[in-house]
Amino acid sequence: MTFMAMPERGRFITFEGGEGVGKSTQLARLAEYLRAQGIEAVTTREPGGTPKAEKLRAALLSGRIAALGPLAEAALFSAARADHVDALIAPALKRGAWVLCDRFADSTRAYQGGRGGVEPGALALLEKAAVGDTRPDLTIILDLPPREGLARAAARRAEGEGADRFEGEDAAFHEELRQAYLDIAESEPERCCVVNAAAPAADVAETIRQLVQVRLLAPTAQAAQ
Ligand SMILES: Nc1ncnc2c1ncn2[C@@H]1O[C@H](COP(=O)(O)OP(=O)(O)O)[C@@H](O)[C@H]1O
Ligand SMILES: Cc1cn([C@H]2C[C@H](O)[C@@H](COP(=O)(O)OP(=O)(O)O)O2)c(=O)[nH]c1=O
Repeated sequence: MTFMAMPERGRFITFEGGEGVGKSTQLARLAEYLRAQGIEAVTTREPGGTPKAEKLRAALLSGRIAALGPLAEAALFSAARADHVDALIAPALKRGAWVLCDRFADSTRAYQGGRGGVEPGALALLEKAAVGDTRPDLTIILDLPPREGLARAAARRAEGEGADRFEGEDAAFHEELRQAYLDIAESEPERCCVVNAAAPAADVAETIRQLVQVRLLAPTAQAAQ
């Protein structure tokens, strides 16, 4: 009888922060770097990432769900997440790929929990149901004054994208959102790193590469010896 060696589980990295802070830009750069190291890097986003979750994305970002209130939004973001984890993220990690995800459960904590006011106990239950054991190994929180992030998002819109449901919220919403992310980072320092996103994109990318090197690549190499 022959036994197949199980591949080592891949690493799960999430990118978080307010609107226009540079999450997609940095995710793409890190994926390119990892691929150059011979690592299979799967890139994905939330809400979305699978056909079913992308359908929920369209409804959530259209603003049509907003009238139902933040608890309903949290439940639907979590429903999309459950499918994304089961159908894409967990299988990729299991086969040894690294998964890079643009937003994940911290977005629900920050957007629906912060100003949305959904009770932390309810959010924790939804998160456990959707995420299970598929928790990020590293979460990069890109931090930028909301004015700058919204200006970047507006410039991107001028290139053809529409404003989404949350870009239209007031300045206080975006300030509270920033603080909510900083609070998450403070409460889970072993998982989260706050990165100054005001620097040029190439500098931010270098900082992120160093973090990944120290936190994920170096320990993996040591374990293999
Ligand atoms: N460090 C940076 N400095 C200036 N502009 C940036 C930087 N990073 C990204 N951008 C630009 O800002 C806009 C928003 O970036 P994006 O990566 O789409 O943000 P997010 O995914 O967080 O919404 C894009 O037009 C992008 O080219
Ligand atoms: C994943 C997730 C996203 N959101 C919000 C944040 C964003 O405004 C929006 C996703 O849009 P997206 O286009 O991914 O964000 P960005 O403007 O940063 O590029 O949905 C939540 O409110 N809760 C969640 O759980």
